[in-house]
Amino acid sequence: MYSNFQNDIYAKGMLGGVRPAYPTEFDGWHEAAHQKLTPEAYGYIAGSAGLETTAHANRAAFARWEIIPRMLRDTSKRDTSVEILGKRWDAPIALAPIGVMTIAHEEGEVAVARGASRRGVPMIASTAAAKPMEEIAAALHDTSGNETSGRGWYQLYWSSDRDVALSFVRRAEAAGFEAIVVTVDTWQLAWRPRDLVQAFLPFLRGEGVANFLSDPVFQSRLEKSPQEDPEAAIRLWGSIFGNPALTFDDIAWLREQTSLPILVKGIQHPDDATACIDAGADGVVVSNHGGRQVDGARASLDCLPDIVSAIGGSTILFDSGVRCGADIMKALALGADAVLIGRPMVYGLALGGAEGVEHVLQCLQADFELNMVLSGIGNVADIDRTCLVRADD
Ligand SMILES: Cc1cc2nc3c(=O)[nH]c(=O)nc-3n(C[C@H](O)[C@H](O)[C@H](O)COP(=O)(O)O)c2cc1C
Ligand SMILES: CCCCCCC(=O)C(=O)O
Repeated sequence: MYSNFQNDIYAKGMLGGVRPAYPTEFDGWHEAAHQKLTPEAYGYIAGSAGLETTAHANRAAFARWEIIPRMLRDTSKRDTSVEILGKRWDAPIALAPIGVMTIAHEEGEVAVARGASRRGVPMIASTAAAKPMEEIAAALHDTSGNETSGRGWYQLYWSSDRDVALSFVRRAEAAGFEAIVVTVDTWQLAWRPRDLVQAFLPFLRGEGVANFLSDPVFQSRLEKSPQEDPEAAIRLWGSIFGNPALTFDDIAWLREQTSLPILVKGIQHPDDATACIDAGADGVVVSNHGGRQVDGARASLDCLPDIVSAIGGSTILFDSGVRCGADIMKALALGADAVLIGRPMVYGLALGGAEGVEHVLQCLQADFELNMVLSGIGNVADIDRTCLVRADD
């Protein structure tokens, strides 16, 4: 039971005088991480596009839904597990793909993988990771110590050099990643004032390009190795990173190339969701990239119900604004199969590396379970639209 964590905290405090090493909710993680991070790293992580209207809308959308707890329902047996793409997850939670995590902690994605596998939470490793995907997979699957083997998916930023994109997919298959998540909303960075004012783009100093630099197809496009001529390698990265020409036909093409499940991340319109499924995708991630791309875009939670109506039965993951157990419950009630945790995890990483990630996940798991059972629901499968009312009704 995840909620034993609550008992542990109280017991350690009351019997041993020890308080938790880190805060236990989002604002605390955010504030403490702000103190630790450089101004550039903090701006990159916390910042969003434009006036950050969409980032705020993501949170406001959660506040427009309220849970009505029901009483006197037997919740003595509880089950937080869900089945996603034929695999059982202990909780409806995975880690969102996040790039360049060495700006938050020196061990970057390797620490994230360790923290995630200790909590049994699947991790989606980003193409823009600061560590090559093979290193992340090794950390995920490392069962030394008391860690269990973790579960990983690979997030693909689809290069305009299709052979490089395909090489990433082949490497992900070989490394043991279990699904491909194609992110389609960020083939170019949006107007991000917090980064612009600090002129901060970590990729230009070689952070977040490890998957490219270590790729044999990418290397074959260079006259000299990335070690011999790092500037040329970064220039090539800049010219082929994103692919504005992608269409649904490319998803259909990818379907023919790999037997791994494919999810498309960054979907906000029901017709796009339908087109992804028609092209052979197994599901979508409803997301506006945490408000980091189109400022003024609709809150991600508000996009969810129409997409569920359009492609219900396919796998639907959700992110953008998930901060606590109640948010997880609301997204599930509106039809998501599971949620992705983004910034809360990055702040945990900044606070304490693998231990900080583990702590944040443990808090979210316990908070979710408690919220669910105290609302009178013993099983995730029973979370549905009847748990919610609109705040303005
Ligand atoms: C610092 C940072 C880096 C990100 N890098 C990636 C990435 O490499 N690939 C990707 O698909 N999404 C990336 N995202 C978006 C997340 O996967 C996710 O959609 C977003 O964080 C959800 O919003 P939230 O963190 O506000 O909940 C990034 C987000 C942040 C904050
Ligand atoms: C040049 C684009 C790199 C983007 C990678 C990280 C990301 O997705 C983000 O939101 O930042």
